[in-house]
Amino acid sequence: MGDERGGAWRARRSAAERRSAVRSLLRLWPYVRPLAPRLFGSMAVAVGASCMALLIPLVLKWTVDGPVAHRDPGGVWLGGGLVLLLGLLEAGLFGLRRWLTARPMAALEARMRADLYRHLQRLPVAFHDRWGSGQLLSRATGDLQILRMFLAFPLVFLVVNSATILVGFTILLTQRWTLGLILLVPAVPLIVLCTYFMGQYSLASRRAQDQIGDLTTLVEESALGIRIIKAFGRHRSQGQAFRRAAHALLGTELRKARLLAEVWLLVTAVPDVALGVALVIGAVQVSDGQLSAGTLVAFLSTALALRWPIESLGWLLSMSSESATAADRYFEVMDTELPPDHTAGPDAVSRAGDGIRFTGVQFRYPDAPDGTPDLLAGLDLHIPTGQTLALVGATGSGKTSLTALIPRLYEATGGRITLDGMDIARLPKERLRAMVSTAFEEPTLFSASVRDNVLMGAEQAGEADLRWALQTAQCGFVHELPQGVDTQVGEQGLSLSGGQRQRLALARAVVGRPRFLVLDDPLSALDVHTEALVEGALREVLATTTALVVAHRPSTVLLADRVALLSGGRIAAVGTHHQLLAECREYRQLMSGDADDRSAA
Ligand SMILES: Nc1ncnc2c1ncn2[C@@H]1O[C@H](COP(=O)(O)OP(=O)(O)OP(=O)(O)O)[C@@H](O)[C@H]1O
Repeated sequence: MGDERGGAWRARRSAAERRSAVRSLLRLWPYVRPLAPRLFGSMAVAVGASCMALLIPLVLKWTVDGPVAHRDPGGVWLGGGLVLLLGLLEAGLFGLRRWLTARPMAALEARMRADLYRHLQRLPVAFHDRWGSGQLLSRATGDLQILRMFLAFPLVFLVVNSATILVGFTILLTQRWTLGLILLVPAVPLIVLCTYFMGQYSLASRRAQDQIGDLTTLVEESALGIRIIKAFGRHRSQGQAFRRAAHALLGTELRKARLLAEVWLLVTAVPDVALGVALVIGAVQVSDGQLSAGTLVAFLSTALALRWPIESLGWLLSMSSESATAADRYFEVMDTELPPDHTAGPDAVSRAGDGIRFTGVQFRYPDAPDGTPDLLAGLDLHIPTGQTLALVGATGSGKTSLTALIPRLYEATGGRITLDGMDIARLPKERLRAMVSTAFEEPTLFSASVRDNVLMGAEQAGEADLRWALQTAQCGFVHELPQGVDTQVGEQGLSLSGGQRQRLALARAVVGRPRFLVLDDPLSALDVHTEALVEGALREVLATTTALVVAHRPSTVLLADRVALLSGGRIAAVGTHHQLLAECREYRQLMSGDADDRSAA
């Protein structure tokens, strides 16, 4: 992925790094709110389960100081039975907690993913130009999985373990406050050190999650570009690029592991040292007769029961930090505002018969370098209803960009484009795109059947339209495919030839018999014989619609009533093919060779 492309999300990332983890996680509240009763219920159940565990030492104390001291076997059995009952209750409550959260959390993940997908679909093409696909893919998969797991497990246990620690220390202090304090005092430096480590961990986890996104982009590009890689023997350089990215990720993951190990060492070693000191002092007190053996057993059992809640804090905090990063990455996409989609206003009144009209249209790509001139600089062009206009221009003159403005894949930066008098900027996009159909230079097919790929072109189209569109685009080859029109064409239609894909894309563009048709060099991949057949059928379609056809070859130009030459961001000349050949030197140069022969004929 290019550096400029990554710049946008990296800038957002540094902003996110400054945001607090709690604030990032609180943004999940709208999604969590409907599940709040279950979530809080599961927390309460888990706190109950942990309290059962904390009651066990108290039963032990009663058993040691009572029945054991007084040699009462019945009392010992009762104590043992109580411990067993508390253990069973604890296990049952933890099972209930899992049941309460598992399904709703999976539903929450699905809802967040659906929202992200919907938003990505509505974001403009300019957004997708800027973001690496792997960055979006990793947000839609890995990050959402991290968030689900956080809500189902670390969040609950952060609350439960904090409550357990609070209750546990209260019990410890009430049993023997001096010994309790020995355990409590190290908590202060522990909290300070953990906060520092968590800050560092949060930065590392953000870096790791972004690097996963970069790596995903690389893998995706390698899979899609496998033919180029093989044809040019670029395995080694691609492999090196992959290893570099994987190595960078490995480095970040190792740093995370180091930080986690340091936190783990602190939260394990410091309480253990304190426990050792308390044990020695407690044992001395028991031998001096200042403390009962039962109280020391209960004290130590309670302290040991608190070991896991304390030790797990480091791990839970690290998962929370990763989840805060995942939330930031999710909302970076969700916060990207959609361009306004106006409803029909006074300008959207139809003036039937006006066709397609460009008035003073200006355009530059949002990421065009400063100081470069506008790609389209005050362009005027009119295609009356029912006519076909061929757009010709040198490579890079902006033909494709101009066609992308009509369905508003990009927004013009100045001027007006009207369809039958309706300003497209004031038309709801859904209505606009029902009026305009497009076939792009690079035909994209989806992993679906031929039928679905073609019918995607129009919502209302049926079987008869499908047959007609396939016939018009000379797609007879589909009937020879194993399942005819129901054959799956595979990812990006790679199982078909370039010319077959182009014809299917053309069928998709015409299937809805659109009022306005925009075709970007639609016959470039066809052989001369097939091209002649498609042209013949296409003429009939073009006669019933208003069309703009980008043309590189005279044969395509001859489909049109008139030709416009795009040069220097404006329409430099308009006329018939023969007029322009006679009058316009630039056009003659563009159409040289074959064109001269045809015009002469
Ligand atoms: N998404 C984009 N972001 C920024 N610049 C772009 C983008 N797409 C195209 N450009 C630039 O805009 C210019 C015009 O590109 P465009 O594809 O419209 O030309 P074209 O006339 O259709 O060329 P061709 O005949 O080769 O298809 C080129 O200089 C190109 O680099």
